[in-house]
Parts: sequence; C-alpha cells; structure tokens
Amino acid sequence: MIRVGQGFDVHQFAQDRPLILGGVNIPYSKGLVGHSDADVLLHTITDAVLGALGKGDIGTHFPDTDPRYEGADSAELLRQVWRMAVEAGYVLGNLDATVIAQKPKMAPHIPAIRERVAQLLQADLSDINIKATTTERLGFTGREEGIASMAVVCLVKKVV
Ligand SMILES: Nc1ccn([C@@H]2O[C@H](COP(=O)(O)O)[C@@H](O)[C@H]2O)c(=O)n1
Ligand SMILES: C[C@@]1(CO)OP(=O)(O)OP(=O)(O)OC[C@H]1O
Repeated sequence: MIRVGQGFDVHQFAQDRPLILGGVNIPYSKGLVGHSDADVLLHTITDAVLGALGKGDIGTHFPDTDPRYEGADSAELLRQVWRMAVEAGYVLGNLDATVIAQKPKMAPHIPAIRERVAQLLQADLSDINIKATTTERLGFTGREEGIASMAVVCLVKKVV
C-alpha cells in the first residue's frame, strides 16, 4: 500500500536567531522565528508524514501554546512523528522537498541536510531529495523576510 502526504510552512527571519534547516545549523546573518527552533524544512517534512498517515498536522500534535515545545528541537518532533509511521508499518518510499529562499545559498548545505533527514527517517540517501529555489526577488521570500518550504512524502507498507 502506498500513501502520499504534502507539507508547506513559512517562518519569518529575525536577527539574533540561529538558522536551522533540515536539522543542520546554517551559518547566516539571521535566523527564523518560531515557538520551536523554527526549522521550516523539518516542519514541512513532519506535516507531509502526518498527511500521508492521515493524522492531522504538526500544530495538532505539538501546539505552539504548549510550553513543552518552546524552543523545541524540530528533529525530535519529526522523530516522534516518524515513530508513528513505523508503528503503523510504513517505510519511506521517497521524500522530495523544496526550500524557497532568496538567501542564503542552500546548495553547499544540501548534502548535510540530506544525510540528516535520511537518518531521521531511517531511509536511504537515494530516497531523499532536497531542492532550493529563489523567487527571483519576488514576494516575501524575495524580499528576504522569511523562508518557505514544501515537501511531498510517499510511504510504503507491505500488505501480506
Ligand atoms: N536559496 C537558494 C536558492 C537557489 N539555490 C540554487 O540555485 C538554483 C537556481 O535558483 P533559481 O531560483 O534562480 O531558479 C536552484 O536550482 C538551486 O540549485 C540555492 O542553492 N539556494
Ligand atoms: C512547532 C510548533 C510548536 O513549537 O511551533 P512553531 O515553531 O511556531 O512552528 P509552526 O510551523 O508555526 O507550528 C507548529 C508548532 O505548533
């Protein structure tokens, strides 16, 4: 059996915040604001997995009104959601995600992000694709006000 899910998220830039994308610290002059560590890429992947499972979204499971998730490591949130997928009998088919950012240049960081995401999803590197695009200076990402991200996940379960 195959199930697919998609995720989309946006976080705003602010000074004096670390930039964490896909569980990797990216050296940059500003970072993203959120209740958690604001890892917009891991949030989209988490939402995509939840979507494939038919289990709502990240805010339902980890509300931003709950102090337990203040400053949360988004990798830990994804790990918890991935455990739900494994317990339901799924493995990752493949993941395809896009980071939408005018800056920073993502290309040098993609290999480390792929490794980290593959580790979190207990998946082969070849099943993880991470892309980046600018919006040609258009819109809020083009004005460098924030970063958006989207992801599609395919989960596979052997039916016996
Ligand atoms: N933050 C980004 C954005 C883009 N890239 C890479 O550059 C390529 C061209 O981007 P366009 O938005 O001009 O199409 C894109 O395909 C990425 O490889 C990047 O590394 N970081
Ligand atoms: C991750 C959570 C919880 O700390 O907070 P944020 O970092 O604000 O992220 P968002 O994608 O807005 O919503 C999910 C949240 O409930």
